[in-house]
Amino acid sequence: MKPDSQPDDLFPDGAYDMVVVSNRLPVDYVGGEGADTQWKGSPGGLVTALEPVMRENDGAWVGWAGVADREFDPFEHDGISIIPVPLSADEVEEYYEGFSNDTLWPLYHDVIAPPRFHREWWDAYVRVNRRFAEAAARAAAEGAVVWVQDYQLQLVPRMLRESRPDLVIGFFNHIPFPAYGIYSQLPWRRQVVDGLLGADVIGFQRAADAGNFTRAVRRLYGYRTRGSVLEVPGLDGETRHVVARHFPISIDAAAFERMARRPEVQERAREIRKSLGDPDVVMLGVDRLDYTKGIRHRIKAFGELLRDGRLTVEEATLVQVASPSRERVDTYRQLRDEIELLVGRLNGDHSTLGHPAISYLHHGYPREEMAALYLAADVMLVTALRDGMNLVAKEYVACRFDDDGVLLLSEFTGASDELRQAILVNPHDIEGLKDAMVEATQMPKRERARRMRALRKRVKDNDVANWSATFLETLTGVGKIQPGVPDALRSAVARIAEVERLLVALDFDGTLAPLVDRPEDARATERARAAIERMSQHEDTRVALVSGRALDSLKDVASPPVAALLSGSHGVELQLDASGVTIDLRENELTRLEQLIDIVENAASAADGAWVERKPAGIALHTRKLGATAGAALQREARERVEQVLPGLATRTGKNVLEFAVRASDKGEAVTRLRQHAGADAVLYVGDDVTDEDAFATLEIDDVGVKVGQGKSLAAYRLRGPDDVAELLEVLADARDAAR
Ligand SMILES: O=P(O)(O)OC[C@H]1O[C@H](O[C@H]2O[C@H](CO)[C@@H](O)[C@H](O)[C@H]2O)[C@H](O)[C@@H](O)[C@@H]1O
Ligand SMILES: O=c1ccn([C@@H]2O[C@H](COP(=O)(O)OP(=O)(O)O)[C@@H](O)[C@H]2O)c(=O)[nH]1
Repeated sequence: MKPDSQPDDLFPDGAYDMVVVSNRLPVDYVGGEGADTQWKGSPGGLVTALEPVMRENDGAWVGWAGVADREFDPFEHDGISIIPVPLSADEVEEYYEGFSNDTLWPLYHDVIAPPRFHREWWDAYVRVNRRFAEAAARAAAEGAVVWVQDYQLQLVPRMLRESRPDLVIGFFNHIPFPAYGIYSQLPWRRQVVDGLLGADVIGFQRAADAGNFTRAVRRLYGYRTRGSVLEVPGLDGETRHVVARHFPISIDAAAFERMARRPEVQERAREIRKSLGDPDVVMLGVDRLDYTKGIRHRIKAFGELLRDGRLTVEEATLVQVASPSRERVDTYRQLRDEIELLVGRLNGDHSTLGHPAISYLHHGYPREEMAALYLAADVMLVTALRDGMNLVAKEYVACRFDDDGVLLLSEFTGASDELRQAILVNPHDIEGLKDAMVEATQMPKRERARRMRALRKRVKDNDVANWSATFLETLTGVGKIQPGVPDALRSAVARIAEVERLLVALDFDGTLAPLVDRPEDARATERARAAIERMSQHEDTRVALVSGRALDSLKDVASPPVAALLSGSHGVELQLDASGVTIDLRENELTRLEQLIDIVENAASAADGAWVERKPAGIALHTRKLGATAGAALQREARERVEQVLPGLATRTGKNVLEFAVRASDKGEAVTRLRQHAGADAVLYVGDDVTDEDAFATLEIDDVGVKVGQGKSLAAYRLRGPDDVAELLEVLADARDAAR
């Protein structure tokens, strides 16, 4: 929501339903005063990724304007409300250059450079984080979503939760999260983890980063973790469920392609090649001048190829854009000197007139120029030693609408998890890197096109809109669900199809079978049944039906294959191989069950259309036919009556159903037991109801959870309904057959 009246009221407090908080604003202050104030786009991938998201969301962006000792009023930039946070010169030195970029940055990038630990830097970090948290809290409306970005602001989620418990808080870490052995060097390791745990959802670039964070939480706080769910004690004594998982960031792929297709950009690409002496092969590197990017390794490898005569400057030239970054931090200054020395030497040794070995450009360029450079480059070199994602790799691919060009990509980038058809390299292995560079220059056109098509599909399928939608859906539970089986889910299914032993655990109603008024009429779709039959024929794939229904009722409606494992009554009843079903209620449980049935049947008899379902350890009151208001009233009435006679009994609410049980269990316990029994290496769980959330919570990093329909969920993927679930099961059955 954005106000629109008097200039003074243009950015009132408490007005925004969506607030993004990041160290960088999308624009940096350049100079000028008042109406003449000059701004320019700020560097780095975070801004590239978030700008399109913010333009769509009509929210406020809270951040620093990139200059010390200046205060700016909120303003509007390119359709985005900007709320600047001021930093003093000391704070820039201690919080930004110091703690953020000389402590956390090298530590989180696997100590490629030594991190420096200074207590006064930490104090500044705490102080500045508080200022950002206060600015965000001021801007946010009641119940707003606040999305905090990156390592500079890790304490903000906790600070916000304490001052504004009404907010929904997300955090996304754009850089890697290191293994505990490295992270534990941080003197303030407990405070930082606690700061992050103030969020409801903590996003990382790679599954490995989320795993490292989860292990740090266990080591430092001993909190219980179940897959991507961390159980964190709340202020009120209740347990909060915090989700920590990967959401690989991306770019606005269509916008990059549109730019690359513009005639003037293509003309500029031709000009660039001409100005380089029209060599056969243009190689390109584009990076902030940062020691994590492996620029030295790349130049060294290229220099050795020229020295050894495997390449000549007439054949191949390297363009290296090294955009200025963090220039007052010592490590960055030294890096610049080293690179410039290296480039100077190499050019002196190898360049000829009209044929430069390396064109080194220490500037930041606008996006159009980047697109032209990408089009001009036959080979894109991304040789980072460690990189959260690396958007340059994705931008290169997005611009190559001609299906040409070769991407050479370090396996230490987040992008390498997705861009598998690149030539993947270990940049520390200089010989391997040299061979890969030669391979790239000699790759036949057909092979280039084949790889580029696959890469482009991947980048288009997971673009930045998809990234933010997936993150925000996990945070709020609301969003548009694509028809069919989305590509990201297909890839996840292809991955789990490769494991030796697989458990496919499926809820029944609303997942395999469309929801119906009379529960006894529910039937799984034909396609789902067929896919389940196919998978059940192989001993390495166990299919389990996990239902809230009593087991007998489940068997009646599902007619499961003989080999299927069954769980009924939310895990109270389990039918495993060759064993009957035992629940053996104790004497006092039986007495309570009789009382319970009496009360609930009594309450239901007063309402036309209400229906009760007896279960071995409880009873379910179905109110679907009553409509929302009458249904809720009856459920309230039944709950009160039960509470009077049998206080503290386990209850569970589902879609139009209220259940009471004399023995508590849940679908999460069922999945844990089924996983053990099946000896599964991975689990696929699909479910539509709130009670399926207990199952999603037990999923581990290599498992796949699919939520059917809308609603807040811990599952990483979504489908619209049973028809799409059937398609998913067919895809899995095919992939499993292929893997076998
Ligand atoms: O703001 P700066 O200090 O000038 O640094 C620029 C940005 O660098 C980092 O970018 C990261 O985010 C990218 C997008 O997720 C990702 O592709 C890349 O691998 C990361 O290094 C940093 O994380 C940002 O906070 C900085 O603004
Ligand atoms: O001269 C330049 C150099 C880089 N970039 C952009 O800066 C971002 C770099 O993001 P990446 O994720 O590759 O690395 P980061 O700098 O964030 O670590 C990309 O969007 C580039 O297009 C740019 O606009 N001009």
